[in-house]
Amino acid sequence: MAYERKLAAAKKAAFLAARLCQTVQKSLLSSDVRSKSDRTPVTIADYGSQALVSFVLKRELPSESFSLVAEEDSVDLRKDESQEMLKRITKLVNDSLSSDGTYNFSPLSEDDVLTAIDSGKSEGGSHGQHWVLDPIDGTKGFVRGDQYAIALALLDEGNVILGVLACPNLPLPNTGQSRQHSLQNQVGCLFSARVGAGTYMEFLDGSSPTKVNVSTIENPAEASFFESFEAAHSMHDLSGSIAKKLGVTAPPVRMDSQAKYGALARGDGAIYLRFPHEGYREKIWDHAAGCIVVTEAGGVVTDAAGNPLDFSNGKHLDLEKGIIVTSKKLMPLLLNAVQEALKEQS
Ligand SMILES: Nc1ncnc2c1ncn2[C@@H]1O[C@H](COP(=O)(O)OS(=O)(=O)O)[C@@H](OP(=O)(O)O)[C@H]1O
Ligand SMILES: [Mg+2]
Ligand SMILES: [Mg+2]
Ligand SMILES: [Mg+2]
Repeated sequence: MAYERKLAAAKKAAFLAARLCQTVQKSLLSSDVRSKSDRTPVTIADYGSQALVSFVLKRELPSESFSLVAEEDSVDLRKDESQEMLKRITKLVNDSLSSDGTYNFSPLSEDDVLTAIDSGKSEGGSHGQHWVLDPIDGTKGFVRGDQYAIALALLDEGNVILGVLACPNLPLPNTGQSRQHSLQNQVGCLFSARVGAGTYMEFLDGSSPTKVNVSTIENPAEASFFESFEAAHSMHDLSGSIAKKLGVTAPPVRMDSQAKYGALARGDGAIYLRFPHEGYREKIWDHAAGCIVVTEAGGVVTDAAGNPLDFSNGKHLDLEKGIIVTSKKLMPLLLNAVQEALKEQS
């Protein structure tokens, strides 16, 4: 079936990258974290995850032309002071591939790893197919020991046609399946979605995928809503006033990364509000996988004016004000509340 093989490759890549990130998060050293020129953090796991995903996609889909739009590049890693860090990343990638055992490969050199990272330099756009990768979304959450996600999607002619979100710290839902597996209180979920085929969730430690759907609540007062953990990433006062208009009484659920999209896709909460501060331009890798995971689970993702997100314009998303996510049922009410709140704010 269309795109099935590509989805399987994306899942394999995200599984391996999630394992690498889990290993690093357990014993993260301060020397493993650097600050980029935009003053956001990057770690050995961001680089390792990007190199690994690039390696796995090429191995799994050898006969296909390969275009990858990814967050990280190798510029800082090529500097003299980064050579120790590069060695650590190279070892991480080789160890991940060896312990998986699927591939016959000669160990990657440091140059191979730099090349793999730089294969994510594509600009995307409205023609052809492009993989879109955030090797660790929510790096601040990753460093804090909280939520983060490996987010991988595929664009075809500018549309997101499949997506995978690995969320290594997201608790398993308290459902029959987790009880059966005696997995209560455990963490690690992977969401996958293909256009027209629904959204599935499985556990990173192994389980069969089960179909998930967004919340069916009809009264917004009963909804709980997600927003960024970091106040610098989203205006918490604005989302608070929107929630008040909807009669929401539950406190906001603040979570890093696209794990918010995954949690919403399985009905943990009904609304996700994201309003970056003036001047910030959203990147496609921060939303592509999350967007299809939610829409295939029956949700809607738009900007604050109600327009669908447009992934066909290169690395950036050009949108009105912010991003709002909820069920089809609640979207008209949410959109009204958002527009009223924005009018009052201006
Ligand atoms: N100033 C500002 N405003 C809005 N968004 C920003 C900003 N700076 C960074 N980012 C991007 O936010 C990505 C993480 O989003 P989150 O929703 O996880 O944020 S939060 O950590 O929960 O606050 C984060 O993704 P990663 O860099 O992959 O972690 C950034 O791309
Ligand atoms: Mg980043
Ligand atoms: Mg990100
Ligand atoms: Mg990232």
